[in-house]
Amino acid sequence: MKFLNRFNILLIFVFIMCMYTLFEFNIDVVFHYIGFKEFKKNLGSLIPFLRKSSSWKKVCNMETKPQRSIIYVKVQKTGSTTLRSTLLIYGKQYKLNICFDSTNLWGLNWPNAVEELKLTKVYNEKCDLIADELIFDPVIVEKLMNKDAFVMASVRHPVEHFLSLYKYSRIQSAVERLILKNVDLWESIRIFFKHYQLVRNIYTTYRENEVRDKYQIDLIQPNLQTRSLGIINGTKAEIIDRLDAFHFVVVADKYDESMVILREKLCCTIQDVVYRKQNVRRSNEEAKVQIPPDIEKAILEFNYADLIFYNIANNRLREEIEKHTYFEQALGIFKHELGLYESKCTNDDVPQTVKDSICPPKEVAQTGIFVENIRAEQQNILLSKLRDKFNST
Ligand SMILES: Nc1ncnc2c1ncn2[C@@H]1O[C@H](COP(=O)(O)OS(=O)(=O)O)[C@@H](OP(=O)(O)O)[C@H]1O
Repeated sequence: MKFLNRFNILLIFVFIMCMYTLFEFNIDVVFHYIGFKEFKKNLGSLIPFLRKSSSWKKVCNMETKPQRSIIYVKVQKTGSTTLRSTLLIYGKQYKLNICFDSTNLWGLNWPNAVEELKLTKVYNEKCDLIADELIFDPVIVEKLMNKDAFVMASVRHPVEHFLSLYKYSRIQSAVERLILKNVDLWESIRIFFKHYQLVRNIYTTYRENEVRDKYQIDLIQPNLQTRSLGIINGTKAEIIDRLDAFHFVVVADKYDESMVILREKLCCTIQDVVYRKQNVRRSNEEAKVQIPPDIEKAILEFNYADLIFYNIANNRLREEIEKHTYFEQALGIFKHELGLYESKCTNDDVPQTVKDSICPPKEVAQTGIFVENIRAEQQNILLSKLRDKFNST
């Protein structure tokens, strides 16, 4: 007991204080991410040096309430099905007023301008969440969204984006319909760029029973990503100007990194932004295949405005990551949570009803059904709201 004299106790106390000062942030991060905010608050009132640290505020301003009004401009082929599912689960969880675009052209709504009358909403009531394929116009934020809406979009490298879209839109089979013979992927892309208008016209030769292909003509346009943002000329100045209307742009090839930053911007929990990768069509082997340089060049020229947009959004994300003092830790914790979420979605002990409401299916054929179920639920809510309004007038 000689060891526990007053001096040694003081030394131990100073040592603990130093350790806390050194690892202060990590403790905060851990408490926040594992959802022990309340526990920490109570502990903080008992132990003064565990009070909310200022360093935490730099990462997520805890004085700010979680964001409950979001508009996501769903940009085709940028991981947008995955992101939309995450946002819809978030919307359901916090009972947000979700407004869906009710025009459903075989899931190919792009490039329709958003119209109030085509949204599932009560006249004169604002939306808390829109996450559909729409051409963005800042006016709709003012007009349709509840106040202080968080405006976001997603972007993908133009080459990856083009190849994903090319496969989805079955342009290769349109090319083959034109030239009356089968060619490989790269040759078909060369013919596509050389005879762009003829290939577009091929879509008008599809008959009604092939209608899904007919609508795909609208996807075969240059700069699809910037067009979704409502960018017309695609100059750098115009892109920067439009990007100023956005609070955040998710970069598909840095999806996890984007989710870490997004979580902090929305000030929500990590469980609110975990995801299951959906709508994957290209296999890993296909993704690793070397793209012929002439094709890469042609794709980038075809999508020059999208390349500018991608570079700016990517740089902005990089800057956010760089100014984040504890990014690696936050990313590690996020990935850990992703694993927990995935095992919950695949665990036989978790009731199917729970899985159906929080786990979007990974299979391409099932991805639409998940959204349709949420849409149907929201339509029922809307219907009863409309009837209540009718009965009260
Ligand atoms: N989390 C995440 N991170 C990165 N990439 C992802 C993610 N989720 C989906 N994907 C890839 O995005 C492609 C599908 O995009 P969308 O869902 O936007 O397509 S769609 O417009 O709704 O049809 C599709 O690309 P391809 O497989 O190359 O076609 C998916 O693999």
